[in-house]
Amino acid sequence: MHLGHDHSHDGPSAVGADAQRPDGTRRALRIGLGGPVGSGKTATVAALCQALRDELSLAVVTNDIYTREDAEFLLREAVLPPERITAVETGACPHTAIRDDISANLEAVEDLEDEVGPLDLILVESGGDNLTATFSRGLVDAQIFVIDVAGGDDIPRKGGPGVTTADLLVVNKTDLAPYVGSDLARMAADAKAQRAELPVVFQSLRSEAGVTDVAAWVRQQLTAWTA
Ligand SMILES: Nc1nc2c(ncn2[C@@H]2O[C@H](COP(=O)(O)OP(=O)(O)OP(=O)(O)O)[C@@H](O)[C@H]2O)c(=O)[nH]1
Repeated sequence: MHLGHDHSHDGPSAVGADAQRPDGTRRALRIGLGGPVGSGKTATVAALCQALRDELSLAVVTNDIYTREDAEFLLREAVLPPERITAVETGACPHTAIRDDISANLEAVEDLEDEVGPLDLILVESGGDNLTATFSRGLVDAQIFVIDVAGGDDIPRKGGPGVTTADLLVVNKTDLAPYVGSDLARMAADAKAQRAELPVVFQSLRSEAGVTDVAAWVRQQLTAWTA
């Protein structure tokens, strides 16, 4: 199914200028996933594709420093047909490609829409970076910041733009908390103090629930986008 391109009831200005493709139809919602190296960004993208691919038309852009490893993982896992997965090689500074010089990523999302579109959703995964990496609002409409319990349970307390301002904070690998001595209640309280009303999801991709809560959040964003 594809959402958001049936404009039979829409007036000519129903789609805002920044949400339009050149032909006037609504472009895909773009959601960025950022966070430290190894926190589970690719695993979350893979699980989201599996959860949403039967109900939405979606595609993925991955950013790796010198390789196409994340894209190759998604291709190997066959989470989407290959033409729906594009890799951007960022060189030394992955945060530059999602925040400052976003041209390669913009070209990738536009090419995907031209070649396999129309699309409802494009997930843009950043290369693993530090806690300060956030996406330009010129590239994505909403962003998810993925941290994990094994990276230290003081990360929410330390803050940083990803933890503090991302539209959704995901604390991943909760299954590892007992083994690494992470205090999930403290992480939740610290995240709440940094983020006020912004949402936080605790997840384990090793559990049965997996990516369910994040998928529900993505559906909410899409509903708002196509409203
Ligand atoms: N135990 C456990 N392992 C997980 C979970 N999610 C991801 N992993 C594992 O953590 C490792 C890193 O996950 P990735 O998804 O590659 O992490 P990433 O953030 O994309 O890593 P980079 O792209 O290198 O920054 C992999 O071995 C995953 O299988 C989880 O919820 N629990």
